[in-house]
Amino acid sequence: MTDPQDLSAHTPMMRQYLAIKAEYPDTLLFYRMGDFYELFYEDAHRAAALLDITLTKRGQSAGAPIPMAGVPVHAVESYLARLLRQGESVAICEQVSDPATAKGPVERKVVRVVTPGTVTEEALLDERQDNLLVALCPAKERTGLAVLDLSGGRFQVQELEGEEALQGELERLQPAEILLPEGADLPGGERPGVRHYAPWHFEVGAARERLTRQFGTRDLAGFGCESMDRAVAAAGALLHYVQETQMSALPHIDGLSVQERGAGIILDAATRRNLEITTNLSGGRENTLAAVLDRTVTAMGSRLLRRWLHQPLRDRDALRARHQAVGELRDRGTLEPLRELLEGIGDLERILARVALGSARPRDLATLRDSLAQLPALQSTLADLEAPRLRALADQVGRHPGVVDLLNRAILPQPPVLIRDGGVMAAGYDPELDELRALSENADQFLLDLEQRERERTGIPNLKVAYNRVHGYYIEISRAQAGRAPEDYTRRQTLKGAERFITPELKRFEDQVLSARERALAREKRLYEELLQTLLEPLAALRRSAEGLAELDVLANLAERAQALGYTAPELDDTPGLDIRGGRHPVVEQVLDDPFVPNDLVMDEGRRMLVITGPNMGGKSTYMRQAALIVLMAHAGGFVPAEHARLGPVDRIFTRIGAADDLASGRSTFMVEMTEAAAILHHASAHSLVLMDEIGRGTSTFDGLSLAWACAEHLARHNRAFTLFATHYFELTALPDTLPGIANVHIDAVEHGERIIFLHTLKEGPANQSYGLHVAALAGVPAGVIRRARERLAELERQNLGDAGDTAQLSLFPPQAPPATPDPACEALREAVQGLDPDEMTPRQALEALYRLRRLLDAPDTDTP
Ligand SMILES: Nc1ncnc2c1ncn2[C@@H]1O[C@H](COP(=O)(O)OP(=O)(O)OP(=O)(O)O)[C@@H](O)[C@H]1O
Repeated sequence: MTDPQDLSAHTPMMRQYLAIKAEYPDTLLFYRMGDFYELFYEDAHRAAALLDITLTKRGQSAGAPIPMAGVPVHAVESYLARLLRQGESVAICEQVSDPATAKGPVERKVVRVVTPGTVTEEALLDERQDNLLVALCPAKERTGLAVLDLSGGRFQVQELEGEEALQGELERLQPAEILLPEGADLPGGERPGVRHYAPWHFEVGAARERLTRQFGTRDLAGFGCESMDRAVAAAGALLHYVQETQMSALPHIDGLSVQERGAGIILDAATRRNLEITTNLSGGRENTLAAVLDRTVTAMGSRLLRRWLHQPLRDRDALRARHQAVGELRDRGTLEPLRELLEGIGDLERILARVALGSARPRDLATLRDSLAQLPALQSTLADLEAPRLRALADQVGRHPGVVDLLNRAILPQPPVLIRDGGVMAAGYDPELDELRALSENADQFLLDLEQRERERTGIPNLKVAYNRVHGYYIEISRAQAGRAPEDYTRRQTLKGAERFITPELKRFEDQVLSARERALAREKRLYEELLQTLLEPLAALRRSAEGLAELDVLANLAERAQALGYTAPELDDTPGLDIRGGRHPVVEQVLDDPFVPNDLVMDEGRRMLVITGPNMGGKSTYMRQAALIVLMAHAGGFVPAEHARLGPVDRIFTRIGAADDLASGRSTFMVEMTEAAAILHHASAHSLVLMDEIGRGTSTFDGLSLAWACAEHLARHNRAFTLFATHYFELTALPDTLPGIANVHIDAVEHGERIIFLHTLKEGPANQSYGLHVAALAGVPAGVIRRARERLAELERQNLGDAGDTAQLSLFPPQAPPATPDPACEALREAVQGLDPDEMTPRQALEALYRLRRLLDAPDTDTP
């Protein structure tokens, strides 16, 4: 058997394949063969599994069959989309020489590498979601992070301290692809789309040079990241990767910005998930904040809104400017006409990125032209508006008459998708093209004339002049008349009932027409490329215009939502605390069949923590999340679902809500709960908003209650954060008696016979019942079990009353001395064990002692040693 590593043993084509494949070891290689892209060897196995396509064999090479899988060229995009979604990259290898003239295998070359984080093709992108590439440069204390939105031209860097901060950013960005130096692990476990890249690409000196060369600057000082070595290293590696995969210039990547973590309200990864901002807890997009708030009419606007929601600002002035703009748009009757005009605007941001990359298609340019043509009308709609932010945006959007005029002259009203077959450039744009086109278009008349003349000359009335792809132009005469063909007719083809001829005149004409067609197509392609080049000049201004349009769309959208859903403008001031009157949960109120019950939330210096009790299903979680969502919406620039909301400064929002096993990282429910709690206790400040939902319920009652108590105390004493603390441990309602700044509230419900009616209203003071059994009955727990539980509850309550006094709820600790009072059984047991001296005991005595201890456990009061 031949060694498969030995290239010389392979067929010439396989030698070519293996040589190209060696340059793309981690990337699937789509090797063009006629109408198919084919994959061989290991790639074939992988593609067959990932795409569920047939794995076959293609002859032999080096003495062994070649495993092969293939996809048709015309359907390649749908296969690429599926591979990208699974985090795979694909190198597209095309035939670059003409198969007809090639000796040996046709020359082939990789013309582009499609990777999840760098795709820009319209068909391969989700239009409502940013597609991001992230590079991480981990170091001991700080991790450098660079992120690029290639189809939007946004390039940002930051340095993050600690794993929690990094996780939070990754959760926000949801990158399609992550680059890491070889040997480094991704914190939080592997995920699709992670690519290890040679460590020298992350070398800071080289990175600096690569970046300054790209931006055409002397250094990076202007971007504010001169001293951020980790971030610069990550950005350099990222740029190198993009240059390598795109194989084209990147004129729209003309700078980067530094992301300051403290500039926005910080949300950690768990909080982003728990608040269901853009993704719900089951991973879908329904019933999320974005689903309720997104009625944007442009794809750019939709993506920007998502960015805003994930990046609430702290800059009060910027926020007030947004609120003012939203208010004016809502109140001035401009909303509808403005939104109608915006509807006619295409995805300019991505189109302009494709212009920059030289891959824009004719339809892209037509959309660009038609969108820009709306701008004058848009400007007049905006003309009367006064909000400073709207005025600034109107300026930023501009009109771009020059570009509209150029595109009007250059491109046909409805060009085909691709430039490949021509028919894109408009008549009158280029005289040479017009002339070449006239040559081929006049052909029809020439042929009619020729036919007429030949009929007369030969006297054959059914003589025809026609064309087919294989034989070109010909004169056809029926078999019966063929003998009458003149001397200058040369036979081209014999059919059953007819003969086909060519004449020198027709041949001359054919050469002229065919070459005119070819020349016209070549000319058209050249003109198209030149047009793309010309558009690079106004590119930066056009990109700013697109950005402005996206923001207008988002503000108009927020105004529309405010109007449709009855939201009000939040008031932001510097007095610590929250004062929300008639607040609602933006998502729950939409999905509920019954009317939503609005509730107030008042927190200030003297009321920093609310202990929330009430029945299961009463609405505690809803109440807490609505507080966080109202804060978030206000700081994204929108109006809020409340009658009135005054919000003091907020630096972070923390949530410890729900309990989902983090199976991916092998952590139990309780472990996840405690990790999140630990992060809150370490990082929450006096300006943070903390939601704690049933902390401690993942472990035994005693542990849970003690932990819940201690966490609440710590938050109230040390963090002094604004905290909503929902709990089933009724003992915690004693907290306000022990510490200042804590108040009890409860969600009301009434018992009606055997049933419970949830009122969902928030009241001051602790709840007086837990209603757990009612809710269990509602949930369909069998009546016998509920009965037994009721009996058992009564017994426990009796015992408990005997021990601890007057609380109606089963109490584990006497209220005043919470975690300290131990179980009497434990106490007795401890004393008994302390009294034993194992060295002095015979085996029999030891056994007796053991029995005594066992009895003690069963009845501590009756058997004291
Ligand atoms: N303010 C409200 N107005 C109307 N319905 C509400 C309100 N708040 C909650 N609900 C309804 O009650 C249901 C339960 O709410 P939620 O999950 O917040 O209760 P909970 O007290 O946290 O329950 P548990 O303790 O079991 O987690 C919600 O799904 C919603 O249908």
